[in-house]
Amino acid sequence: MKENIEGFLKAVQEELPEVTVLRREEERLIYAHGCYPREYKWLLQGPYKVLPEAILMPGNTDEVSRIMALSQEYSVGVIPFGGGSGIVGGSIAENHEVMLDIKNLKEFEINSVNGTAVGGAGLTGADFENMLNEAGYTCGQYPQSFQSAVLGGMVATRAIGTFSTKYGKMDDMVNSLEVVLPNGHVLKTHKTPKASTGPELDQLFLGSEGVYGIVTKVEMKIYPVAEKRYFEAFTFNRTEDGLEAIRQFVQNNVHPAVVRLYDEDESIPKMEKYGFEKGHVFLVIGYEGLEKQVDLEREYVHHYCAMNGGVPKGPKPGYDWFHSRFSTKKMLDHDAMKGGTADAIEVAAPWDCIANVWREMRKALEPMCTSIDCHFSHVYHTGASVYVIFHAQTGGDDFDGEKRYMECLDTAIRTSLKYGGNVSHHHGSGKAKAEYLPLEHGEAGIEVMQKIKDALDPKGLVNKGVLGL
Ligand SMILES: Cc1cc2nc3c(=O)[nH]c(=O)nc-3n(C[C@H](O)[C@H](O)[C@H](O)COP(=O)(O)OP(=O)(O)OC[C@H]3O[C@@H](n4cnc5c(N)ncnc54)[C@H](O)[C@@H]3O)c2cc1C
Repeated sequence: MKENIEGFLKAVQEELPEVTVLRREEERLIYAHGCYPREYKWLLQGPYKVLPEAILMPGNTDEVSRIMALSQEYSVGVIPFGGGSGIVGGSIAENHEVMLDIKNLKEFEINSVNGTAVGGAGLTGADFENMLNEAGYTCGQYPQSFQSAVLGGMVATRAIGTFSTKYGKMDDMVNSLEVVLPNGHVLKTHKTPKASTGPELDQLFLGSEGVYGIVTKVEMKIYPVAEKRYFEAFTFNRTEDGLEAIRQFVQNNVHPAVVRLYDEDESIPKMEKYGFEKGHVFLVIGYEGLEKQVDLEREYVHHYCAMNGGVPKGPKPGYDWFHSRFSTKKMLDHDAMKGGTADAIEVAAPWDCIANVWREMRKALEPMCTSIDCHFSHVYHTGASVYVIFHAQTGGDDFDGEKRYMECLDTAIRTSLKYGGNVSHHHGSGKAKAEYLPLEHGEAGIEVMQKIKDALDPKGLVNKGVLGL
């Protein structure tokens, strides 16, 4: 509550003098938004909609714990803030909240016997990976937002990186967590590789987007840096042929690190660049691991691609993808354009409906957009995810751009659900997609999520409204 803010901040400063508190308007503006495309539009539309009351920067778990206990005492809303790269409106301070910036939590320790490393929740993906590399290890987590997203934020959203077919997603990579609950109690989940002592509590916090507590430490699985890394490309007649080849090798337990299949339209610039067959589609495969393992995986990938008409095109296009993989220029240009908008909608579907989900989402969005790029880049035993990246230009102002954004988002998600896909594969739901969650989880699923929220945070103070809770 707004009226309790001053008392709360006074108590924090008296009890925790080491905690940095930011209150200047420009600092509040910086923390007022993440990378949700509507937030870009709000920045362009004039005075910003809502600012957090203050930003608190604790330096350790004890300080986080005390801040959370005080926030309950004073009934002050709190929003955890990591790298700020979230793109679903997961940190909008609509209820006079304070931001809890966790980026000063930066511990780092490797346990090479167990094959794990503990990182403070505030370490960026890049910092964590660089420290591992220096010691000869990797965790294999390379999201496109690698430089800005932090470990806590990646746990909170169940993030995923481009090498996911080998290393898995954040939900597979975490071995244990330390979490501060809304009442300030500190929970440490068990570090044993498996237990049969009730539900796995890590999984309650993975993907919880802060609504159940603040992640403060993350224990990740680590691996020796790969002996060999190799990229190559293939072309196929049709998207469906590429999907079938991928399904076959993954279901036979062949797991190259990177699998990226571009549909006919997104393949066009690549086919032109390399002079490949017009109208065909483009697949990048990346392998890493022990030398002989990479060679064997390549053999099997070639086998399943050939069975589906795939033509090997050598390593160059694969390495070109690797070197340009962090670029998001086209999307950001559209977001910045007057009246323009863009986003990458990522959904997942089982194999028996993934092609329909992709085709129908593209078809439904086409009348509203200037261009759409679609690719499949995370694949599993039972299905795959599809990215549908839309770019639109209304010719109007930034209010029109925002309106078009909302129409595109709604169309994309409802079409995905209609054809067997889900609401979100890895960006999370935040406030942007919260209204669609009952359509995916059903009434009973939402009831369970809400009851857990009510038990852990009875006043509803932590990240209120995110996930619709
Ligand atoms: C250019 C670009 C590329 C991207 N590429 C990818 C990609 O390849 N893969 C992918 O998965 N995502 C990607 N994203 C989305 C985004 O990077 C991820 O969602 C990321 O995990 C967010 O991490 P963050 O630290 O920036 O979190 P934030 O944006 O700060 O927060 C995200 C949510 O988590 C909550 N939160 C943050 N920290 C904590 C904590 N310690 N405890 C509890 N809750 C917390 C916040 O309140 C918020 O609701 C991309 C985004 C951009 C802008």
